[in-house]
Order: sequence, then structure tokens, then C-alpha cells
Amino acid sequence: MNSFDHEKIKQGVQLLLEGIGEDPRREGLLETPDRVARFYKEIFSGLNKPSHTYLETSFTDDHEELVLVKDISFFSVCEHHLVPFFGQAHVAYIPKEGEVTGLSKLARTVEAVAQKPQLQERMTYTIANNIMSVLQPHGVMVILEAEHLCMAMRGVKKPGAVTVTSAVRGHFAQELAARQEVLELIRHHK
Ligand SMILES: Nc1nc2c(ncn2[C@@H]2O[C@H](COP(=O)(O)OP(=O)(O)OP(=O)(O)O)[C@@H](O)[C@H]2O)c(=O)[nH]1
Ligand SMILES: [Zn+2]
Repeated sequence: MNSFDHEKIKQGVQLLLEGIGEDPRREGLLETPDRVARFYKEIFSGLNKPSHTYLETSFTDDHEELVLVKDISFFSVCEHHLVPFFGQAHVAYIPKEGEVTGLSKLARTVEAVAQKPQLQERMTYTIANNIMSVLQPHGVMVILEAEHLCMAMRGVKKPGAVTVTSAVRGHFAQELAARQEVLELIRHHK
């Protein structure tokens, strides 16, 4: 994988500005290529982070039932238009043999997966697969609800349309009641 190249982004932004008919030398735009490069470093920082490593901080405990962290807000960037999509992630799992991870590590995993050019579907199953492979729990259920600015501010222009994706593994894939419990907790216990 190529590493982050600040100068290349600056040159690219300068070309973009020229391409849209702007003058990159006018005062208000002089620092813009550098600002955008710093901004991209921040929002694409997930490219340099293996997202599953956060989950390796785990503890043992007797709890072998549902853990749900819901309403984890995230911002990502659609790989087709390079504009944001953003919303909430809900992450549930059932620990096996007492192996639980830090709650914040679930949110950090969401963040690391979000911070690269993405598809909402790929984000969803990557989070689920990361949890399955590191913690090997009884089951995982990940739901993402997001608004895509490429559908809101351009193109089909449907602001407010929400895309919901889910990935279910293990117990949640086999048991309707387990999926229903998670959906009920997400919807009704704000
Ligand atoms: N499945 C999926 N599609 C996405 C996601 N983000 C953006 N898209 C879609 O990617 C598609 C790209 O379609 P294209 O026809 O190649 O691009 P376009 O001409 O800009 O399409 P319009 O958005 O319909 O104007 C669009 O339908 C977007 O809505 C995503 O996370 N998942
Ligand atoms: Zn898009």
C-alpha cells in the first residue's frame, strides 16, 4: 500500500482548483492545498491502521450474554464520489468463555474502518469480521444507519434518505429472537 504523501495531495488540490476555474494564487486559497492535505491525513488515517488490533485489548469475565454499544457516530467517505457518508453504528456481540473487549475498542474499530474511502456494506461486514476473528464470540451483529451526501447534495438529491446495512454472524444468524432483542434495544431504549 502507498503511504500518505502530503505534497502529492497539495499538488492535486492545486490542480483541482485550476480545473474548476479558480485561481489557486488568490489570497483566500493560498493555504487551501496544505489545509486539505492535513484534513485528508486526519479523515483517511484508517488506511494506516489495522482495524482489528484494537480488539486485542480483552479481559476475562463471567458475562456470556449480550453486549451492545449503540449510537456510535461515525463519518466515512464514499469511494465513488469522495464525499462523506455519516451516521450511527450499533455493535452487538455475545462473548465466549468470558472474553470481552474494552467497550471503547468497539468504537475505535468502527472509527478505523470508517476512516478510508469506503462502501457502507464493506464497512459493516469488516467490523463484524474483525470482531469474529479476534474475539471468537458466540455471535456478532453490526447495524449501520447512514446518510450519503452523494445522494443528498448532488445526483438524485434525496436528503434525509437513510441507508441501513447489517452483518450478522454466529448465534444472531441462527436465532431470530436474538436479532429481535438487539433491534428492540436499539429502537426503544434511547
Ligand atoms: N452500494 C453502495 N453504493 C454507494 C455507496 N456510496 C455511494 N454509492 C453509490 O454508488 C453509485 C455510483 O454510481 P455511478 O452511476 O457510477 O455514479 P454517478 O453517475 O455519480 O451516480 P448517481 O449518484 O446516481 O448520479 C451511486 O448509485 C451511489 O449512490 C455505498 O456505500 N454503497
Ligand atoms: Zn458516493
